[in-house]
Amino acid sequence: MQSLQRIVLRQQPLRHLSRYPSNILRKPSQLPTNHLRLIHSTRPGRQNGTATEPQSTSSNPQMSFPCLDALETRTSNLLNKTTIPKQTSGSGPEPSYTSGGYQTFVSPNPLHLDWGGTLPTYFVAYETWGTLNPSKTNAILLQTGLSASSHAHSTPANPSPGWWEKFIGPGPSYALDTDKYFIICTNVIGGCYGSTGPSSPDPASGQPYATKFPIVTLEDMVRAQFTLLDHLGIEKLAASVGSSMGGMQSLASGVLFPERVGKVVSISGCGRSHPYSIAMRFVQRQVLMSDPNWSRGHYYDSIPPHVGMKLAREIATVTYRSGPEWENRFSRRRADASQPPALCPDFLIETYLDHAGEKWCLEYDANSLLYISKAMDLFDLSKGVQDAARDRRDGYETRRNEDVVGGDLEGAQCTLTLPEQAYQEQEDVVGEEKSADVSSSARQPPKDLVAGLAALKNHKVLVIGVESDILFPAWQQREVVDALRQGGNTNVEHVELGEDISMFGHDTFLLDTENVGGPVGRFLQ
Ligand SMILES: N[C@@H](CCO)C(=O)O
Repeated sequence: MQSLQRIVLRQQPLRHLSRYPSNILRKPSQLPTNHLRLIHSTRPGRQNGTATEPQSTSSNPQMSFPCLDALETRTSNLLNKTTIPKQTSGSGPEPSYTSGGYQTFVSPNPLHLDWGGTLPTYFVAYETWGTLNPSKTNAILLQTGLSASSHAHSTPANPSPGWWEKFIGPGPSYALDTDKYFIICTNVIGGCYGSTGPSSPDPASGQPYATKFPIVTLEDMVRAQFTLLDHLGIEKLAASVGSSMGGMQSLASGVLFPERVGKVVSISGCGRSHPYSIAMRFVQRQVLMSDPNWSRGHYYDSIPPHVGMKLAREIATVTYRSGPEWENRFSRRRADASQPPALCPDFLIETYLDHAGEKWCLEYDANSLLYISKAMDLFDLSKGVQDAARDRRDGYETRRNEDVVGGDLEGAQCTLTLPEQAYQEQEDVVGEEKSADVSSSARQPPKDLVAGLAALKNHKVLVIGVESDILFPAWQQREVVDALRQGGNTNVEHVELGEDISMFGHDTFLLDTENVGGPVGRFLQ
């Protein structure tokens, strides 16, 4: 091995070595290992048959990267429009998200959005289960998490199991009893399962909106859902029910339309997004937007950013589950312990994340992910935020009424630029913390949130949280409960599932029919 190193070093052009002091050059075998690698491996090389690094020039064999080969193969298949097999097999308890067989409400009126954008017309894809009673008083609006379509349960039109298949059915043993209730589930505005979103054609051009789609908020999504209710002749819901982003929408439904909502169920949701969850979604978006195939959102005629989507989903999956679950499920086991370690997926947990990314990367529209994820970040039911949104909306409406040509667009255009000075490290981090909202660290709801949720003062509200949830931690549901109670609501039920009950983290709401579905069913009976 020593002699091989010397031979190889002598073969390098001198300019590669000139950065090293001459005493090191005289003793090449004593170069630090990483320096040797720098010299030896001038090209990374591939081992998938096309560009294999000759092993004779290396002290050690070139690592292989089947995970990268697979991505490259998929890119080339997409380029050649070769059919790509769908990855639908289960990788664990999370249900698959499917779409199809939905009904569509087409609004003839525009939807004016919170941040000034406009959808001149819009579609809301929806599915229903159960029967609407003659007085139309038994409807439940079921609101979804980020990834889900309107397909919460199988239907004759789409017999595939829905994302809440086991929670919906006839009789009081189900969370949503279809003997009693008429359940409606929609795909959100901004989504990619039939409702208007970035992949939908912009009526102005006939081309997909792409990133000319305006910023949407969860409140905008809720407004669109309520226009569907208008269309169905439903004046008042028996209940709004939702989990995760749906749990946020469920609260927003009651806050925006207190007279039109009976009971409110919010599972693993929150009253305002907190910085950690914003951070985790920001990182996913950054990874996705860094995929060159994202092309600033204009990829619909080209290759979708499947690599960025895959990585974003892997990060998201880390936030959806929990360490304790994975400790039990995978521990430190490797996929094939007889093989030497690899830089591609190797530990079972890595193969699981890889599979989660694979399943999703071509299933969901990348721009929908960006817009919906951002809408979640923007969510804050604090009174000040609601008032500011209302003022902005009034301003936009005034401009529309004044018939300012392009008034909407001007308001909706993002002129945000990076600050001239990058974020400055603070020496006094503790001081910085103090100057922020101390009430959250003291786990007291901010007064502004108490005021913002006051619209729900007289509603029966069920809030469910899960201790192992790192994305919407249990303190966020406690915050909602405390804010409602401090606002005078005496009809708030709170259920918190400890780690002894569920270790499935945020995704518990998709899985635990007994401990999530049970309380929901009893609350609605
Ligand atoms: N796994 C869920 C969690 C977020 O709601 C989803 O992807 O929608």
